[in-house]
Parts: sequence; C-alpha cells; structure tokens
Amino acid sequence: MDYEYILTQLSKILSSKRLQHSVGVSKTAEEMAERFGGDKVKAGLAGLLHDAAREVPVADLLPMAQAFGIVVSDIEKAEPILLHAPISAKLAESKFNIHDAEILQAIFLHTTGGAHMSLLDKIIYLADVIEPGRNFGGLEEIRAMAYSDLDKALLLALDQSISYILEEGGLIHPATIEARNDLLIKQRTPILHTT
Ligand SMILES: Nc1ncnc2c1ncn2[C@@H]1O[C@H](COP(=O)(O)OP(=O)(O)O)[C@@H](O)[C@H]1O
Repeated sequence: MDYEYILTQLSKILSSKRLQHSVGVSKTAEEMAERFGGDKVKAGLAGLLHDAAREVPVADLLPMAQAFGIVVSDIEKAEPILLHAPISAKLAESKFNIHDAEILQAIFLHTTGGAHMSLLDKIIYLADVIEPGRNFGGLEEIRAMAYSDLDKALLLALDQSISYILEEGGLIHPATIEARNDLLIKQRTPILHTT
C-alpha cells in the first residue's frame, strides 16, 4: 500500500487538522531517520499512521481494544485515550496492510514510550512531540536536541510529559517511567549498553 493511498484512506477517518499533524510527524520522522541512519520509508509510514485511531470515540476504544485482543491494563481502563496507540498499530496492520514489526511497535509505543526503545520507536515518539505544528513551553530545546542527541531529546520529552501529567493530577503510564529509567541507566553505564 503506497503513501498516497494511505493518506487518502486516513483523510476519511481523521480531521484535516489531525491529518496535517500526521503528515508533519511523517516528514519529521523521515528527516530524523536520515540524520540518524534509520530507515526513511519505515519512519515515514509509522509517522503517517501513528494516530490512525486517535479520533475513534473514547467510548469505543475499550471494546475495540478487546476485539483486537490487546491486553488492557488498569491504567488504560481508567484512561482509555491511551489505547489509541495500540489500536492504531492494529489498524495499520489490519486496514493498511502493514506487517513490519518495527513499524507496528513504533506506532504502539508512540504515546507512552517504553523500555528498550529502538531507533524507530525513539524517532516516532520524538517526531510526534516536535513536528512543526506543535507549540508548547520547552519545545524549542527538545527540537534542537532531537537532531543532535536523540537520547537526550527523548529524556527531555519524557520528563516534559511526566511533569505535564503530574501538574494535571493525572495517572502516569508505567511504560513512560520505564522508558525514562531505561535511558538514565544506559546514560550512566554507556559501556554496557551499545544501543
Ligand atoms: N505517558 C502517559 N501516561 C498517561 N497519560 C498520558 C501519557 N501520555 C499522554 N497521556 C495522556 O493521553 C492523552 C493523549 O495523549 P496524546 O495522544 O499524546 O496527545 P496529543 O493528542 O497531543 O497527541 C493526553 O490527554 C495525555 O494527557
């Protein structure tokens, strides 16, 4: 399935604003893949499809996740919006014929992150945060870092997300804490970790 066809199909299930965001994430992810020696095609597709389920009505997310056989945690039951990421991965597979495990994993992890993120996972997480349509305090520092030190940029973005949720009094998904701890451990003992 080619890029243009996916774009047309997405325009039927996403608002023009969200579609513009998805194209922004896709282009940013391609640029980052080029900068860091990743796969540009996979980055572009994962970026384009990462929010495929973002406009599914919240009330439908839990039953849809269950129908797809997604294991739903207590946090996701309490904050079903988080399920849009794993459901987007399932839609990419079932509706858009994407069977590449790396692309599907990057879509799955794009909102929470997780331990042991691959280069593509990191690129998609960050591209979602820094694409040109985004604008929030502290973004410029993350943007600048995203093209020089991927892990430092990711750490900044995870910290920003955790701080924001804390301020809002929200639940923090444990995968986000795991992503942060994993990066910090690797930063402290770089010789033991080459990825
Ligand atoms: N790591 C997280 N843990 C818990 N909730 C989160 C996490 N990341 C995002 N959320 C919440 O999930 C919702 C959707 O997140 P997201 O899709 O990233 O936002 P956006 O629509 O800006 O892309 C937000 O309301 C946010 O507060």
